[in-house]
Amino acid sequence: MTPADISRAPSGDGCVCDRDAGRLLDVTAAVARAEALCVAVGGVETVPLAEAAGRIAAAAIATPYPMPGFDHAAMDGYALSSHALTSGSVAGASGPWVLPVTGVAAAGGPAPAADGTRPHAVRILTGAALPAGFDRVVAQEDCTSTDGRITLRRDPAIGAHIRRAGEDAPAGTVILAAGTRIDARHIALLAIAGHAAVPVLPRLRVAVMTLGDELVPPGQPLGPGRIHDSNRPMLLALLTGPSTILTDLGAIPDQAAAVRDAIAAAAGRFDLILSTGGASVGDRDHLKPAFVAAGGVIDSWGVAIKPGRPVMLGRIGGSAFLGLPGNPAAAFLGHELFATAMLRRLSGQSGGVPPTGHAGHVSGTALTHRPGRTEYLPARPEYLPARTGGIDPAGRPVLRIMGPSSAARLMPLAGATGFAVVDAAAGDIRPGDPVGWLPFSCLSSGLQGARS
Ligand SMILES: Nc1nc2c(c(=O)[nH]1)N[C@H]1C(S)=C(S)[C@@H](COP(=O)(O)OP(=O)(O)OC[C@H]3O[C@@H](n4cnc5c(N)ncnc54)[C@H](O)[C@@H]3O)O[C@H]1N2
Ligand code: MOO
Repeated sequence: MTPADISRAPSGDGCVCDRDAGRLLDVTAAVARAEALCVAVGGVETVPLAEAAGRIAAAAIATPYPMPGFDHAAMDGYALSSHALTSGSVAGASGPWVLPVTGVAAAGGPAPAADGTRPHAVRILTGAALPAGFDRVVAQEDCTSTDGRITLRRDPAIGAHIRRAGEDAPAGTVILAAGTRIDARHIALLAIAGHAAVPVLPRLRVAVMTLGDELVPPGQPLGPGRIHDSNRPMLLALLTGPSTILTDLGAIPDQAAAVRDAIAAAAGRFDLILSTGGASVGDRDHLKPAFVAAGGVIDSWGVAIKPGRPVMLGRIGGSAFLGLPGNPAAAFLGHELFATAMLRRLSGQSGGVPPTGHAGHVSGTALTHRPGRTEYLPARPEYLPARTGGIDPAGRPVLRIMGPSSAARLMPLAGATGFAVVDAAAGDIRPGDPVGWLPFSCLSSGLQGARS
């Protein structure tokens, strides 16, 4: 912890209120610091193509073939040659042309040879290699066929309905860049280029613990003042994916030594350790001192966001550490903003959605907002121009806010598809005022499938 960080952190018994927001990290700076704690993991594994979805390409991969590999028909019809259409024996200069059909070219089959001695056509089916000597295809809908002959009235131009070898990519083209999160589109590309296996980065080792005496696993009876632990299942669900190996470190009681020991036992065994709860300033909030007692170095504490202010970033024994608040909606948001960015960095990716959200959306709901912390509100965009209120007069998508901001409420979150982001400096929001938009699809689901 640097002197600047210490001055930003609250004193042990102080209350970090909105009036203290100037001492909290700005969210963009906090994401940058979270990323800076993470070093891309090294190493390469080779996995079968069928197991590559969701993994990160460890090297660039090229196609050994031109794609497609040969000229072929794009339509069911007839292959023709210039020679046939210019021959005086079957046609006038402007048609109609009547040509005998002398063979069939089907996908996967041998191509019939052109008969250079007389004008003719060849029956050709979509995907079939264009027989040598033919240079255009007429779709069967554009000609008539009777008694082994076709009649066509218009000359299909040279190259009509032919897909040329290499028009998608010449041989040697890189079809998968190193660092790409592989999804179904890349799998298709790799498959068509003949790659049966892919070099990928090793999976990230991620561990989750929750802190709190009140926590009881779902399925077990609750005592007085107890609650079911929702954060651990939530985080484990958010983190489940092909590129992670997850470890559930359980719920740790609110005792300084227990928290210290749990953190010390995890240190260095994982690329990223997440905790929730105990991150604030109460008597039973042991995270910060326990983390230091376990040998951790706190990078920063406290982010100017609502919900989710008590966020601790640090490193311990080679592991990056993210301490999130206990309130479930705050923990969810903290995961989406910070854990997602850290995992991207650990897997060698860059970019990602800016934490302030996409511009161009407006609120459909009036909100009271005290200038101070940036506020993240569960919201739903409306893209229904046929209905009143879907798009504002300026054509901007309207976000319907699902409920009042709360660090503890899960119901608004469950009905949302992203966060509307009210800028820290904004006062009350009226319908039509601009707000940022952070769709869930750009956050942790970006880790499940999207390209960096
Ligand atoms: N005097 C002050 N009190 C609080 C401050 C403050 O600045 N001064 N900050 C508040 C803010 S903001 C937040 S957020 C919370 C977060 O504090 P903690 O990270 O220490 O979280 P806990 O106190 O352990 O729990 C908060 C809340 O969430 C429930 N919880 C905790 N873990 C789970 C879980 N795994 N599953 C479901 N629910 C959980 C817990 O029972 C509490 O209700 O502190 C404020 N206080
Ligand atoms: O910052 Mo906290 O608002 O309750 O998550």
